[in-house]
Amino acid sequence: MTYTLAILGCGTMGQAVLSAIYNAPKADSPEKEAQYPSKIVTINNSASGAEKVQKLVKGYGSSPNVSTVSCLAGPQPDLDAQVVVVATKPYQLEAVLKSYSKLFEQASQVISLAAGWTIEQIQLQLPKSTSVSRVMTNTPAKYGWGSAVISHSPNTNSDQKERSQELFQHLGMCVELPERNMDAATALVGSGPAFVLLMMESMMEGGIKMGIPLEESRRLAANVLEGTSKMAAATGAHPSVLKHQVCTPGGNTIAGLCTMEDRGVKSGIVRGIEEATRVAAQLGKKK
Ligand SMILES: NC(=O)C1=CN([C@@H]2O[C@H](COP(=O)(O)OP(=O)(O)OC[C@H]3O[C@@H](n4cnc5c(N)ncnc54)[C@H](OP(=O)(O)O)[C@@H]3O)[C@@H](O)[C@H]2O)C=CC1
Ligand SMILES: O=C(O)[C@@H]1CCC=N1
Repeated sequence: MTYTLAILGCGTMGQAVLSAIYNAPKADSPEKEAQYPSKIVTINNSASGAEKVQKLVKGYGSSPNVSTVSCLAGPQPDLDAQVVVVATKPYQLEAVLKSYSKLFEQASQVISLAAGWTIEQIQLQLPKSTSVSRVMTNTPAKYGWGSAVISHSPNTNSDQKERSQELFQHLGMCVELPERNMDAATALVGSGPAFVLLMMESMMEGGIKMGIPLEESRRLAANVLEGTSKMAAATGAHPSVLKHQVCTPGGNTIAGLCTMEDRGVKSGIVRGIEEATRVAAQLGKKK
């Protein structure tokens, strides 16, 4: 037995965390093994929500590191969870911190996925010794292709930091940044898939506009994005270097790029991330 981890709010993102931890490969040393919970308890608001999670876990088969998963629906269960991951919507967080106060009081580490809620705001509702971490991730994490940014309260010890890194890397990748970057991470990482999907949809519609059938346009647009991002990752090159490899002097690519620049595509994306950052900072204030 290692410890119990509770996932309070097991919807889209809570399920991504559950899947990442439950399906992580077998820990290769006793030290790593100790970082995985032997028991996970998920808590939903509704019985139907808990049933969905139960079905999901059944579909996974057995876990390399986790012995048991219990899927519950509120009210507050009586369990001694060392780590609580809270993944309700930001506007639900205040009520949840109050109604599950015993669960939070017993935990030594609370990890919040909520956009806009600062570490300090959460710590004010908890015992002083509890460490609080914030994670910002995204929907591709449901499939292990996510990105995550993590920040910790000053009282988080190195074991807690290492454990979080070990668990959350399985979302896809996990990078530690200071909390001041969290609202920007909410825009870049959290909202990022929606921005990329807008690009994908636009490219697909460009193909359709120029006569390529819908399904082929969809598959080709998706593959161009996937292939390009894999190439950028494999080479580690700056995007502008790879972009210029596509541009034949006097050719059609530079012509298309100039038209996009005339329409403000790049500044539209930069300004979109700026605006999403501004709104993210407000989410913890809307209670
Ligand atoms: N969706 C996204 O792309 C991203 C979301 N986030 C953040 O992740 C967090 C979760 O978002 P998301 O997963 O989309 O939200 P969902 O609505 O999918 O999930 C919220 C979950 O919270 C549960 N819940 C609500 N109230 C209670 C309660 N009183 N007791 C127990 N469980 C409760 C709900 O249960 P039930 O199922 O029974 O209704 C639901 O499963 C948010 O704070 C958001 O800011 C961050 C990055 C990306
Ligand atoms: O738009 C939202 O509020 C959430 C936070 C990040 C992604 N989706």
